Amino acid sequence: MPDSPAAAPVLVGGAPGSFPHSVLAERHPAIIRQVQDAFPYGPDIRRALDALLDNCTGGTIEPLPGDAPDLAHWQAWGLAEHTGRTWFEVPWLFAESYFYRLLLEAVGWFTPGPWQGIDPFRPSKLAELHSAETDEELAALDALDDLPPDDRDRALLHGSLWGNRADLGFRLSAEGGADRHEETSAPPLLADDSDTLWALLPPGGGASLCLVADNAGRELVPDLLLIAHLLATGRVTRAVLHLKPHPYFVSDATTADLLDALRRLTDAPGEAARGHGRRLWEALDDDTLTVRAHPFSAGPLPYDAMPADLRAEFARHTLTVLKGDLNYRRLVGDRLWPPTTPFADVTAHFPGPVAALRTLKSDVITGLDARTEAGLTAAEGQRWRTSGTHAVIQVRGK
Ligand SMILES: O=P(O)(O)OC[C@@]1(O)O[C@H](CO)[C@@H](O)[C@@H]1O
Repeated sequence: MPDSPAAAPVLVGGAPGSFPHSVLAERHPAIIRQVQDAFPYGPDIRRALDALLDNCTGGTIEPLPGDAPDLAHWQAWGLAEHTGRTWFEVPWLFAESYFYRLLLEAVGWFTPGPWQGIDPFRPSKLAELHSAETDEELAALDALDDLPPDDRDRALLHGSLWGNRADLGFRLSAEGGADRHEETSAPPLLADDSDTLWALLPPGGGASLCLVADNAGRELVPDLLLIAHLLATGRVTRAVLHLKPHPYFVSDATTADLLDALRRLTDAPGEAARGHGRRLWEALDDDTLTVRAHPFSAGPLPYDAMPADLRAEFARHTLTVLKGDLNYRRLVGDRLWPPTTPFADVTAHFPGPVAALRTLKSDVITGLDARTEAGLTAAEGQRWRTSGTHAVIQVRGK
């Protein structure tokens, strides 16, 4: 049984030359330096960041302070079991999540005082949100009004999908990969179950949608436009948007980022974007659109380990859409599956219909057909897995 779910190893960052290793050994130190350059923190925070810089490459996993507000969560998520091991020995997902948790500790995010609640990634998020590219994308929305309904649906779905390519952490070490279009024998979209997605959300069907967001800025804006469009066309009557409870993976969206994105929409160049912004504002006000920030959303475990309350919540929706690479990793278990492993098998644990809208930025992939995989590998070696130039729309409808 070559595609048996039990056969795939969990990703760990131990092998030099591997993508997970480069994230731990190169990307994390680069992120600390970026944060140090972004704020005039003063000596105490600067020292704490220097200590994390030393620890995250050469040290071992250390416990959280005894008064950390989320200590109980991290204990439940296996912190004690990993304490004392190197960052390169523990599951990659754990190492990355805990790195961001310790980064927030170092900059005083959780500590009562002047730096509490100051997002270390906010300057880069705002720069992206207010870029000329975002203006162009928002102005271009007006032209969608002239398209037939199916084409408009498709344009907004693809806007949300490809918005995932704009990921600030990824750009730090992607050799320009996220903005580069590679010529390969395979189309950019490697799997496309969008027919199943639309069938789950027929106009007038009273569907309830849960969208688990990924990045702020140029990803969250098209995610919001998709939600606004689905509400406006009656494909969805209620929507829930899951955000992160605190800054995470550099560009992941928090409630503060949602508010920035909404203001960007209501002040946008282009009538269509402004209209969507106003309607989203009203939908939040009257609870047609609800926002959630569950602690598990910034936790270090795959979704098959989600707590009962979150499981019950996802089960209530007609469809849950998970955005981005990290949510995909958490959905299918952060394992190195054979790429032809059926998506439906590895997502069978998820409570209810689930869709992944994801550009490929890590080694994890499932649900490809053998010809697609062979074509990609012949053209690019294994680069297609991490270059951010390919995407999937994968849906398990039942
Ligand atoms: O979830 P996102 O924003 O699409 O991607 C997150 C990401 O950039 O971070 C990880 C490396 O740190 C990779 O799994 C992935 O490429």
